[in-house]
Amino acid sequence: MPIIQHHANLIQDCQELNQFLSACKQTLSEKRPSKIVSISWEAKSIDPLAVLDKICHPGEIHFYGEKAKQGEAIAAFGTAIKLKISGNNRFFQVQQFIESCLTNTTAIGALDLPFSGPHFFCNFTFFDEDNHRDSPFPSAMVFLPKWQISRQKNRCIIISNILVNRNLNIEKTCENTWQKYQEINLTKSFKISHLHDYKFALETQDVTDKRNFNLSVLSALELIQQEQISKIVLAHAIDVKAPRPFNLIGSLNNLRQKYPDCHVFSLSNGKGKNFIGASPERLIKIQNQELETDALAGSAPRGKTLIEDAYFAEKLLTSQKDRSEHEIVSNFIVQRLSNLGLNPQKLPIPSLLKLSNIQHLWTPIVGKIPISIHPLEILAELHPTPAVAGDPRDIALQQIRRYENFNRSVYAAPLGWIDHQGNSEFIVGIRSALIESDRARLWAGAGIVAGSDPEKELAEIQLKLQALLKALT
Ligand SMILES: C=C(O[C@H]1C=CC=C(C(=O)O)[C@@H]1O)C(=O)O
Repeated sequence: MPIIQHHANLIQDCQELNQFLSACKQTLSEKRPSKIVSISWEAKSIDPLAVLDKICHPGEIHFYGEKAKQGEAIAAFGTAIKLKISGNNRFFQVQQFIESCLTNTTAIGALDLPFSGPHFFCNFTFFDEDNHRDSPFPSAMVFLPKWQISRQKNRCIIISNILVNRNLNIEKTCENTWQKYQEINLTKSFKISHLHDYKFALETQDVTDKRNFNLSVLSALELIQQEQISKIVLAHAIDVKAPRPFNLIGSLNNLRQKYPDCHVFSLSNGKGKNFIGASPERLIKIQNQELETDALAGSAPRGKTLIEDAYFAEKLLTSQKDRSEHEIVSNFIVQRLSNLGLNPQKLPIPSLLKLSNIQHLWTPIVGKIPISIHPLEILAELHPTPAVAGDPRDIALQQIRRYENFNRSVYAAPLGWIDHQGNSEFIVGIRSALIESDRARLWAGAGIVAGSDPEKELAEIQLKLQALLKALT
């Protein structure tokens, strides 16, 4: 990570902001025609979702992430600087962009708190190349937001990132920035807590005929029997129409309350399309050079009673089919991290991750990351894991393109952030929907291995889809 300039003093009013930005502007030169300034203020308790609701315009790009159980939430919107790219070098290009931005960044203010300092928000599509005409998101996008509001337990941070160049109107920028900072601070009084009711009937339609899904599973099972592949993850999509536009904030609020163990997310392309969901799958978390990643594969429903739940759990833990589906993922992750020279550690037996509607086999994998390895190098090595693609990966990817008659776009792809110190968190965008006004497309998938039953796989997918459908409002 490049070292960025730090200033500990805090900007306390509009005039101080003016002085600071003017001083920055004066340091610009032909060689360095622009500079990024990142100001972090500590704030009283704020709900970042309320800020997304009250302050962010629908026409702005945004990122929202929350893990309710850990008391963590982050909302980022507007763009100080951004990059959109395509092609299979996309992870490296994003890395280079972030590194070059950071060498040109001055961070000021409360920099020793969780989520302080500049954060870059990134999202990718599932496939390297996503050339569909109507693709809502490019193959890779990274942005440094104009505003970032985050909460960890009761500590909140407001961050303003400003691109300073020769054309910057300092007077106007300071006025706007200070006004917005105060507006954000005022959202302290807004609390979104009640569950939004699901009051209207939705029309739903399968994107792939259920019969065709069954045929694809049977065909995939033949490939498995011929030993061309050992696993493939096949997705199913449904299109939904509501009698009125979906309520983004209400839906996110429902998701965070119903799935406090999941990573609830929203990503807006700034053109009316929002990708939202509640994903149980964390691809990487890096904090102080400690890496945590999850192997998650193998599923069973939750029981209606404690006894039934324990029965499903036991059946899942001892199922040969689910254990091998899971092991393909955990072995892949360990292998890929070892390729990078890391020494990943995992327990020999998976445990259970119990969500409100479903339970999964789960193996956390941890390791120490040397400073020389960038989070995006790890991401490039891991994505897509066999939890969302298959094994061997290249053949599985070819077959997914052949079997699925829809674009995966950002479904099952990484989205997350990287900060100025190399800390990072990326999740996998599963159990997700792309929403535009009164329409939504929902995706969910299931891993197919030897012993899979097409009916059961479809039932598992329906369970995953229903969870999201019921949260939409
Ligand atoms: C691909 C999905 O789930 C994956 C993650 C966990 C468990 C899975 C399974 O048991 O099939 C899938 O591999 C999805 O929900 O869309």
